[in-house]
Amino acid sequence: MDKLVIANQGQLAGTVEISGAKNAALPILMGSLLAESPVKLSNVPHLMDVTTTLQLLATMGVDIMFDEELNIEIDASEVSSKEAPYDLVKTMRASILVLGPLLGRFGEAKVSLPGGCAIGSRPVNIHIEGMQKMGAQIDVENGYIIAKSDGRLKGADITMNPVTVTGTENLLMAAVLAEGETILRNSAREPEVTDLAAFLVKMGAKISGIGTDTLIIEGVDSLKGVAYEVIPDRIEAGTYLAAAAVTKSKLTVNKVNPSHLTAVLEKFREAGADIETSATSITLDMRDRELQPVDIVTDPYPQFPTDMQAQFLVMNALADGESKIEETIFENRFMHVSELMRMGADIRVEGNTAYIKGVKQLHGAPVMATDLRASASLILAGLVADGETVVNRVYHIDRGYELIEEKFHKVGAHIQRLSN
Ligand SMILES: CC(=O)N[C@H]1[C@@H](OP(=O)(O)OP(=O)(O)OC[C@H]2O[C@@H](n3ccc(=O)[nH]c3=O)[C@H](O)[C@@H]2O)O[C@H](CO)[C@@H](O)[C@@H]1O
Ligand SMILES: C=C(OP(=O)(O)O)C(=O)O
Repeated sequence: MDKLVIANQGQLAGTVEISGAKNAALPILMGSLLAESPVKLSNVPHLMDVTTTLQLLATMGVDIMFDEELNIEIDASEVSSKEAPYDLVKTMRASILVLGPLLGRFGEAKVSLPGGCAIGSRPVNIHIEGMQKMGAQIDVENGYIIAKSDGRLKGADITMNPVTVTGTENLLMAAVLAEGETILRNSAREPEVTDLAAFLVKMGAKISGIGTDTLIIEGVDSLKGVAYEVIPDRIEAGTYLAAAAVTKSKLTVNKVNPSHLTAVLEKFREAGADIETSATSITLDMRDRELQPVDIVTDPYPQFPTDMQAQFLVMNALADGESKIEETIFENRFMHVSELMRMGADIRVEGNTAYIKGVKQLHGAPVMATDLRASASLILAGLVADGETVVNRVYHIDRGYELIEEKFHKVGAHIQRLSN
């Protein structure tokens, strides 16, 4: 399994081009199953999770083509299998997002239950209960969700609790072809949910309340293929800005939508960074400044995202003072803490809160990546630790960060991949 070796190269400088958002591309790729003619997608990041999704679509008989700019054309006019097998689902939880489109368009789906994961139990009960409310019969047999409906799904009034991103996306995709009106209350408002909704509307879906917590969907008979560009990855952008913060550098992230990062930019400012934005870029300047500790509570959008928690934890580990980070979304998302402590961080976790005392210096060590953002946080720590940091199990990083070594290299950080 690959490892990343990170050496402290001092300050970073320059511009990082941000890729398309993983968490928007995945539901949009799955949403292509709803279209009766080909969909053309641009700004899809080249990531392991995207490869897995394309493999999943291919096993269903969907035709997939790439043009010279690596835009993806997906033709789901013929779908031969309505099954998502365990071998593909186990590597990526977002595979559950085929359930809504398959059930909505074909009235049947067999999808492996996603397995356990390093950040919490992550049940899918809200996805299942919502579809049952729309008239689907759902059984769980031998680890598979087996869903059927007699004819079209029926519109329903559904309240999701707690707020769920993929739950909202799955039910939205089930509802667009259902008979009558569906109301999705307490919907997630993440930009990635909004991007999926905009894609579905372009395909002919009737959705109102986009961007709010109440989505109202009037089912239509069919959807057509369209060309669509995926939004930029706000979490990738935030991760590079955090790299600039910990290395006390000035860095620009380009091809981003700063409005998607409002809560995060506020916390960067509180941490002492100077932030400037244009319509499509953000520059963070931390040169000659001391990192200040910032208290954080993760919450659904538009509040501070759980996917930026691990990166801010590293900033706090190096800040001048004490702070606390409360994780309210996932019950087990502090796996990076023990690894950071092995690098010299002073952190205590009690329940869902991490109490952090800033230290002057972290020390390089062999560490283990346990999930995607935990891996990112270990790389950030490695950029400022003395000596060499070796991050093991980097496949998590490849699920979510496109060309991470190249992008860091361009701004002056040396990250070497070792394959064994
Ligand atoms: C592919 C993708 O977009 N992944 C993102 C998505 O994950 P994902 O969509 O899996 O996360 P959810 O928003 O569903 O999870 C939020 C909370 O709801 C709970 N829950 C969820 C569904 C359900 O049926 N029952 C239930 O209890 C979860 O256990 C969790 O505690 O949103 C998370 C929260 O912003 C992000 O960290 C992930 O990066
Ligand atoms: C948790 C994440 O992804 P996933 O939901 O795909 O595991 C993430 O992107 O940080």
